[in-house]
Amino acid sequence: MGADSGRAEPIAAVNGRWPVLRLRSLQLHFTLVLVVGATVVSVLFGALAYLLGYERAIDFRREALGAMAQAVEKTAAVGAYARDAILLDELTGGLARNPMVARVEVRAPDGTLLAQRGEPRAAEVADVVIVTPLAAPFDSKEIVGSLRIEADQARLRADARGRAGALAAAMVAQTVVLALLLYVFGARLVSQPIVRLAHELREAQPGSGRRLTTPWSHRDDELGTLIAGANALLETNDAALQRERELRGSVEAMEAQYRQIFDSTSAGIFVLGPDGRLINGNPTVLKVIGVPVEQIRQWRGSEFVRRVFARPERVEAMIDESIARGETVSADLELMRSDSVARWVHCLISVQGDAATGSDMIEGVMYDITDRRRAEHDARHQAEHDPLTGLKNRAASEAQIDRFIAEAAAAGGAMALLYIDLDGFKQVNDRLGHKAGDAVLQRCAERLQAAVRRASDLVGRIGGDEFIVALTHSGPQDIAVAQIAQHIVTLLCEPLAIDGEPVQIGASIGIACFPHHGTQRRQLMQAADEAMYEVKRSGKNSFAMAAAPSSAA
Ligand SMILES: Nc1nc2c(ncn2[C@@H]2O[C@H](COP(=O)(O)OP(=O)(O)OP(=O)(O)O)[C@@H](O)[C@H]2O)c(=O)[nH]1
Repeated sequence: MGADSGRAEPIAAVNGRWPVLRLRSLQLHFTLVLVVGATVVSVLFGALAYLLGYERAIDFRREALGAMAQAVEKTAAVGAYARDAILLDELTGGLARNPMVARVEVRAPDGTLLAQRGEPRAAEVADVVIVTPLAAPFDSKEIVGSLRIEADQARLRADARGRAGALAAAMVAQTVVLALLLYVFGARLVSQPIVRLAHELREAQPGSGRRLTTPWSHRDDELGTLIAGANALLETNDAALQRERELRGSVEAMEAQYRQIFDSTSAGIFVLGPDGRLINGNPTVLKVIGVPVEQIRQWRGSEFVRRVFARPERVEAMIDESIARGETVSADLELMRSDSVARWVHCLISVQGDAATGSDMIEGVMYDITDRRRAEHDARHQAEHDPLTGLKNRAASEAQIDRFIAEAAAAGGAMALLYIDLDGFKQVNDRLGHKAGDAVLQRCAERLQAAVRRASDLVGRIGGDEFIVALTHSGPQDIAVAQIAQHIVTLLCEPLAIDGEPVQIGASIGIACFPHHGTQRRQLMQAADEAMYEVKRSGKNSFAMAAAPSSAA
């Protein structure tokens, strides 16, 4: 993070060697405390020093005057004893020359003024007065007078104020110098290293490998411990970042691999939300279903399943089954045709609970099996159909007849079997060749198919020139059975032209019905075959119903 980002920092960036003071910075607080403390201390101690200095100066002067009085006491005593005016005048004059002395007088014990210098003052003004009793030179018990020295109050106080002021100033200066020293040492020892440490910490980007430098002078102190702790934290942080980077790298590589698999796999993968909306799908799924992604994005709700699969109800059943069984279910599903070509997929569906949303996610994997289905269909068709005519072969016809019988038995209905054998076909082969015979067989197959109801009926080729037709929902009494049989005879008797050559054949048809002529396919086939031979025997080109069961038995 850059130095300018985030909220205002308590200490500004290093400006040269000294930190710039900012509001709420430690240095500012320290400085303010120092200034206020120094001011208070200066005022208190300055005032105290002044008061004490003043008193001390007054006392000093008082003691000095007392010493003066003591020094001249003997002489003054002699002068007073002897009433020597000259001596006393000289003495008082000498004392009065002292600039601190305002007035000096010598009095006799009775109060008579013997000598004096200076003007008399009001008693209350002269608060520094030295009065020394004068003892007789030969008898110390005899008082011969007194010496009174009064100080010059104005001068004395001015002198005391001067001395007290100097003392107070010295005290203030001492406090200021101490405060300055404290500021300088505080800044150098605490603020400046902290600011530099903060600056280095800002520069030390996570994972950069940078470490904080410990100044030699702070190697063993609290700051050194703090830097060592910060470096240990950076170390741990770097290691965690490195681990996280490696982890992220491997996760990204794995994701890229999965993405590559997801994008390039031949399987179409899709994820549907609980509402059936497509949430994710790989390119293959878009290719398989053949719908542009822009179009899919417009689909809402369960439109994906309804628009992609030909039978969406089957997919919905698979989803329900997967939820019920908690397993993946799979099936071959036909896709909705965008053209006439049928497309098939093998689809695996599994429903997973999404822990994040608490709802089910439908995961689907689809493989395009259209080619396989087509090959299977072709193989099955080949196995079940006659390659020449395209009709069902004998095995497939018999299987189909079995199904018709089962359906009719289940429904209590009927079913008619027409056994058809061409008449005079051998001559075509003999006269025009086998190829022309094949062409005749093909034309006959077409005519047979045209004669029956294609959707529900069966037309099969069961032998060389033998065909079978099965008519569902038809019994021996149905006029439609005889009509169709007659129609077939008529159609097959119509002349043909093969390679320009006229061809004339005919058909003999034997009919047997379920359940009247038998309940088993074999019985019905045999009955119809016998009826057909009966027709052959009686002149061909006609049809006949099998004999009644009682007579057949
Ligand atoms: N061209 C061709 N001929 C076939 C094929 N299968 C069988 N045949 C011939 O069909 C003929 C069938 O014989 P028939 O049923 O006796 O011939 P037909 O002349 O119809 O005799 P009737 O049934 O008694 O009227 C035989 O000559 C077979 O060789 C085939 O796939 N192609």
